[in-house]
Amino acid sequence: MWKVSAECFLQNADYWNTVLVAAFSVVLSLMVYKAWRSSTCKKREVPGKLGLPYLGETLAFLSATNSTKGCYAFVRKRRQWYGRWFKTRLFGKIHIYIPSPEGAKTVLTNDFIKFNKGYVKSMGDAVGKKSLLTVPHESHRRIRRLLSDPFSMSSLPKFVQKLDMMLLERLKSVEEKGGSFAALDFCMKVTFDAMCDMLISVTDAKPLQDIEQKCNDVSNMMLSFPAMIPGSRYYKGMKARKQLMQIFSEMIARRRSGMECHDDFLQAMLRRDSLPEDEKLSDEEIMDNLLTLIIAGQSTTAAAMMWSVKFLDGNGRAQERLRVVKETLRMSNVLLWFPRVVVENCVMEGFELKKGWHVNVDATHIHYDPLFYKDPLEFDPSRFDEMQKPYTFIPFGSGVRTCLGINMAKVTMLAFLHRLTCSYRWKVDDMDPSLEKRAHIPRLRSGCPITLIPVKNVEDM
Ligand code: HEM
Repeated sequence: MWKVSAECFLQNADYWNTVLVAAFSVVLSLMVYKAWRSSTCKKREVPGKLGLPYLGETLAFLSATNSTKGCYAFVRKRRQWYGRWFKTRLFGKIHIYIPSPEGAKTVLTNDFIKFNKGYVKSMGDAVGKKSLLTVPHESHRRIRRLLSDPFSMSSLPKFVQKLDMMLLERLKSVEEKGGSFAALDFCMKVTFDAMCDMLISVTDAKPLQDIEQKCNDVSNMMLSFPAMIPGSRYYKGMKARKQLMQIFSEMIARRRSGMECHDDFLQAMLRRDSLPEDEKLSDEEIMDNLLTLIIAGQSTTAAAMMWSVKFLDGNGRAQERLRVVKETLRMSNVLLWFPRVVVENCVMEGFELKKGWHVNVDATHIHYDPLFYKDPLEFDPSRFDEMQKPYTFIPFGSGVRTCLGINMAKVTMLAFLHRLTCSYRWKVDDMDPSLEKRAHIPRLRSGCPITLIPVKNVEDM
């Protein structure tokens, strides 16, 4: 019997071999599949801590914002804890910080499609419902097209000429007063005055000061709690906004009545009055975007100018000013990250992003990534001798929302550096690296005080 069975088994050995191999393969495949699934599942969840409902890690974020290290310290710390990708919860919303050029490309090339601009309520209230920053896709396309012309390269020479005169006179004037001043204040005033001249032809000191004060109040409400509590930053900002709208509205009325006519941005917009609807801007659109341009343009450009003074640190011999400007923009990260909201669930670099989450294209991380910039903490303008890889240099964003003032900002910085480095050397009087508290644009708390030394004196030494 046993013999028969053994014979039978031997006869069917091939069959059993096949069964065993098949069973082994199935088990192995199952194990591999399980391992793959668990690895991809783990990979698909963005690491990080969401903290308490609504509050999340808001207090830690605010504490970083209120310190002299600046709000990016919050991001930096979490990267140390969780790696390049991490999630957090701020003011009730889940935020992801996108660390890679590929991620930046995915977000910025899908603006209005898979991602919408993310902004807090106080910021939207500050710039208004018809601002380029807040309008939906269709209006954005039309408004951007109509606003673009005065910011094109061909329209800039007139702006540069006036700016250059202003820089020459004002640098001379501080030189005569001893040469010491805060670079930040100087740059804030020059950019504001030059922009108001170009946009609305306001050049007299008193109205300029009045408009500037009101614009500052509006800027300060951007990251405040949106409740009309008398005395609060939000309340002050909303009041200032209303007064500014009144000032702009009176300006428009005077121009329409023929009492005034200027060769500026506002006049260019009003010249479209008789054109069809989609070829012109409504008064509300003009006024909200005037305010947007002043706010989006002044503190960004002035901060970048201040950082160029700091980074150059008296080295007036910088011949290649364009590379200096680029390296300053890489290192200063005037806009630390670009916020968007996910429109539909998607997967990015293996990580699942859910509808409604906030994704922040982290330009700062990309600009300091040693993979793309060797010794990223070094100020080295010559690194721009080489071509940058796509989406590794994005100080002005990219895609349909690329900075409207990109050329204006660059020429302003170039004109400033030109005037400063041609005629002066300087020394930075306070080396404290502390940043301004509660600021969304990184700026030195000291304002970067400097003392100018005219080149002729340097040569006499
Ligand atoms: C160094 C100076 C500047 C820097 C670094 C800068 C940076 C940026 C960045 C990164 C964006 C895109 C943000 C995003 O994608 O979410 C942006 C948008 C914008 N910028 Fe600038 N900017 C500067 C100066 C200016 C100036 C001088 C103006 C105009 C006077 C201006 C007007 C705007 C406007 C209107 C937008 C919104 C564009 C849109 O949504 O279509 N910026 N800027």
